[in-house]
Amino acid sequence: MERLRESIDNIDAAVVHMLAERFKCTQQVGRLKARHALPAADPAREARQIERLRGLAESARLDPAFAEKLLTFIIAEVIRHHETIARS
Ligand SMILES: O=C(O)C(=O)C[C@]1(C(=O)O)C=C[C@@H](O)C=C1
Repeated sequence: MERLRESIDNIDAAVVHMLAERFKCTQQVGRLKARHALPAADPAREARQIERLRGLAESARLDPAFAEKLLTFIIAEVIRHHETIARS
């Protein structure tokens, strides 16, 4: 079990680093959106992302509903960041 837990810890670290990189990109998007007075949320883009991620999840044998919930949760936080940038 110790070996498995080591792998789990490595995977969790990778997830954190990947999320940090994603948020660096979205912070730049947030600044661009604020500069051009664009809305924080883009529901059409989100629908495409969800569709794509659900497909990837299915191929990877991951519950697509879980993948959608996770992406929606992350995007909600990004939108909150965008709104903060727009107000600043
Ligand atoms: O692509 C954008 O327009 C973003 O602001 C990034 C992002 C995302 O986190 O993927 C966040 C908010 C939008 O509603 C759609 C996508």
